[in-house]
Amino acid sequence: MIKLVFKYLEPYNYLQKLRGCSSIAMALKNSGKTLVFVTGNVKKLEEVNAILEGKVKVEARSIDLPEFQGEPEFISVAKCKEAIKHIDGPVIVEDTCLCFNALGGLPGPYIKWFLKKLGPEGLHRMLLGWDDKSAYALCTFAYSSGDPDEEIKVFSGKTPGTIVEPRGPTDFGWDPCFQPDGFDQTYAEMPKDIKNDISHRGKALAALAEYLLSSGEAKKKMRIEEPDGLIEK
Ligand SMILES: O=P(O)(O)OP(=O)(O)OP(=O)(O)OC[C@H]1O[C@@H](n2cnc3c(O)ncnc32)[C@H](O)[C@@H]1O
Ligand SMILES: [Mg+2]
Repeated sequence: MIKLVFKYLEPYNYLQKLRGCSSIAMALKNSGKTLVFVTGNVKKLEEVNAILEGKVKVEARSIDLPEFQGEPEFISVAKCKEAIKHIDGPVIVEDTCLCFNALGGLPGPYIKWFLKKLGPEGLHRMLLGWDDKSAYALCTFAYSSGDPDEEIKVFSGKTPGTIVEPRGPTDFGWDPCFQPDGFDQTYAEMPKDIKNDISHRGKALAALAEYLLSSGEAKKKMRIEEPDGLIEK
């Protein structure tokens, strides 16, 4: 059974939440296991490394996982089940959606194909006939301890915003046409550390890091540093 851990955290709290997570790195190091992030997307990897830097050491494996269809949690779990066939030990994968409210949440998980065919300019044009330009970015991580019999955990982060005429560098996906609420810059225009602080990905990773620190199940798998010293399980 899949347990959904769904966290929407308030802006600016994410890096705060991650502070003190260096014991995760310690736990993974001591367990002899490295957390492997399976993705074919180097820009995702850059952000994951920047967000978790100094807290969790992530090893990347570039495997082109199948693009599943369905709801975000289903897709991430399906990706994770595929990933653990290739990796021995703890694994994370993630799937990213860009959802237009006027379109009932589409393109959602199909954003990769819409982006490929239309580019950020075309995504903006999709909403020209609609008054409602609001959207949200949704990132869903799935974590497996590596044991196929254990349940896969899901951690989500959501950032609301508006679809705008593209502005800023075009090196990462739909960043130029997504302006998060409360900012006058698009994801592409803002400094990376600000994006990572408020982003769908930053929020989902904060929830994942919190789980790794607090979960009894994760602790069973690893040695976690406690106030009274290292506890070996
Ligand atoms: O191997 P995986 O991890 O699946 O990498 P992917 O590139 O296939 O990624 P997805 O299946 O999650 O598809 C999401 C699409 O959205 C893009 N994307 C993901 N995160 C983004 C972000 O933070 N900003 C802009 N574009 C993003 C990404 O480049 C894809 O085109
Ligand atoms: Mg993909």
